[in-house]
This record gives sequence, structure tokens and C-alpha cells, in this order.
Amino acid sequence: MKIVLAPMEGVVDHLMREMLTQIGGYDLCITEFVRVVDQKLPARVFTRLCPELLQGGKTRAGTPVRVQLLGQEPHWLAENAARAVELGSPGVDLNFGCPAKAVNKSRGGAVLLKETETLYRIVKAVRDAVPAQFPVSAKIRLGYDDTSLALDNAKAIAEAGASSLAIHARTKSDGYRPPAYWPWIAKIKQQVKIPLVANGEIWNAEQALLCQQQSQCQDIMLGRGALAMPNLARHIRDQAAPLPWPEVLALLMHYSEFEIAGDKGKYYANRVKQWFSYLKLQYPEAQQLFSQLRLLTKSRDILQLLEQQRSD
Ligand SMILES: Cc1cc2nc3c(=O)[nH]c(=O)nc-3n(C[C@H](O)[C@H](O)[C@H](O)COP(=O)(O)O)c2cc1C
Repeated sequence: MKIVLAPMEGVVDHLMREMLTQIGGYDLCITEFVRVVDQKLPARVFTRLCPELLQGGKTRAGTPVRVQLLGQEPHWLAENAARAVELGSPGVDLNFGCPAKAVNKSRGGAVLLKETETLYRIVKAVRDAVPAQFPVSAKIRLGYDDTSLALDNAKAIAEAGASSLAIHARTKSDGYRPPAYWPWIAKIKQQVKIPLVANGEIWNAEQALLCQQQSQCQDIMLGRGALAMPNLARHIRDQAAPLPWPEVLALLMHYSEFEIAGDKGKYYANRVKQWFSYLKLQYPEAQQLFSQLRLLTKSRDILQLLEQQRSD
């Protein structure tokens, strides 16, 4: 079994990857997406989103971090994919599942799930541009409005030479409403011979097992669940109990200190709130704290509140 930490724009940044891979259990992380439109982006765009490029493309715990690209133009995606690996990304991931409105208006993201031929052309161009030893993976949903193209899309991506395919087992229209349709992945697996990674709605070890059984897939990708339970990968692999709240609080403080020490001010407050929105599903303490924290906009104030909570 391989466990992949899902890309999550706005919350799984390098600080989060650092902490979660330090706890352990992850084989690979995928970054938030780099938006590609019509140019070769400067190196700083990649290193800002993925500072791990400056340390061999791995987190300090040694977990590889693969850059994800999102766009619609095969040529420009290929150029930027080549740049990402030159800069040290151990492969490239292509995002075909992003439901965000702004992204879909300018195409890119989930809307491409309506265009099987474009998916093929993108994967082929990127595969041709990236040296063979580097994996080119892709991530899809089951479709846009419905699942009618799920098989064709997966087959096209495989035929174009993708090394593996992560499948978030819902359509764009399903949004994040449970359930995730894991048996659909098993259906795709019968016809697509590249390794598949099952994704969607895994919050604990029981669900991980059920997902593996129903998807017929050993490898899984964890998104919101990884934030709700910071040791979810260890919980799944080694039956570790959910991390106790005081340790979660220490992680939250570490995240804040990291940020105050030199990263970007405002961005953190939004990220920590986003993290809390998942933590409160697992920890009643987070639920209580969230009602106070949601009004704060400065990292320092958030840290102060966390410190107060620790000393209570
Ligand atoms: C806040 C948020 C941001 C996300 N950002 C990305 C992204 O940048 N790239 C991507 O491919 N998927 C993105 N996703 C989708 C997740 O990677 C994952 O497929 C989805 O959350 C389902 O998995 P889960 O049920 O384990 O959370 C995002 C999801 C959320 C909730």
C-alpha cells in the first residue's frame, strides 16, 4: 500500500507537508497546483509553492513532493512540466479535477473532463517533454455532470503514457457530498492497466480498508481526512490511535510560529481556519476554539489564543 497526501489548494502548503510527513506514513505528497496559462513560468513561482525543490524535492522527513500543474494548453503544460523537473520535482502531476469556478471559466480543471481528446493531448505532450525516469501522474474526478466519460477519460490518460492515475470517486457535480463511489474505481481498473490511486472520503482506518476493498486498489490518497486527523496515515498503517488533542495543539502552535518567523502574514490566518474546519470534525476541542478563532485575522492573535488554550 502506498499513501499519498492529496493536493489541497489553500491549506496543504510546505509547512503542512513538513508536519504531516514528520508524523509519517506518507509515500508521496502532491503540491497545490501551479496555474499554467500561456507562458513558461519563472523558477520562483515553483519554489514559492514548493520550497522543497531547494532541498532535493523532498520534505525534511524524506518524503518526495511532486509539483502539480493545472491548465489546458498542452504546449505550455509541457514546457512548465519540463521546468518543474529541471528544478528538482521528482515527477509532475496534472490536475483534471479542480471544481473552482474561476478555473473552469478559463477552462483547465474539471471542465476538461468533458474533453477526452484534450486530456489525451495534454498527458501526451507532458509525457514527451519530461525525461522517462520521472513519473507523470494525473488526477481526475469521475466526470463533470455525470460518469458517462469516466472510462474513456481514464483510458485516454493511460494511453497517453501517464505513470499512474488518482481518481477522486465523485463527479464535479457531486462536489464533496458523501458518498464517494469507490466501486467505480474497480470498474475503471478492469480496463486501465496503469496503477490507480483511490481518493475520496477516507477519514479513518475502517474507511480506508473499505475503500481498498471496493475500489480494488491498494494505493490511496488522503485529503481532508489527513487534516482532520494529523496522524491518519499512521492510524491506517499501524492502527495508531488518533493524535491526542494536546499534540494537535502543539502542531497548530508550531504552524503559527513557523509563519510568524518569516512566511506571509495574512495567508496563514486563512489557512489555519481552513485546517480548523476539518479538525473540528474529529476534535470537540477544535470545535470550541474555532468559534473564537474565526474572527481573528492576524497570525499573532491566533498564536496567542492557542497559547492561552494550552495553559488552560
Ligand atoms: C480545500 C481543498 C483544496 C483542494 N485543492 C486541490 C488541488 O489544488 N489540486 C487537486 O488536484 N485537488 C485538490 N483538491 C481535491 C483533493 O485533492 C481531494 O481530491 C478531495 O478533497 C477528495 O479527497 P478527500 O475526501 O480525502 O478530501 C482540493 C480539495 C479541497 C477540499
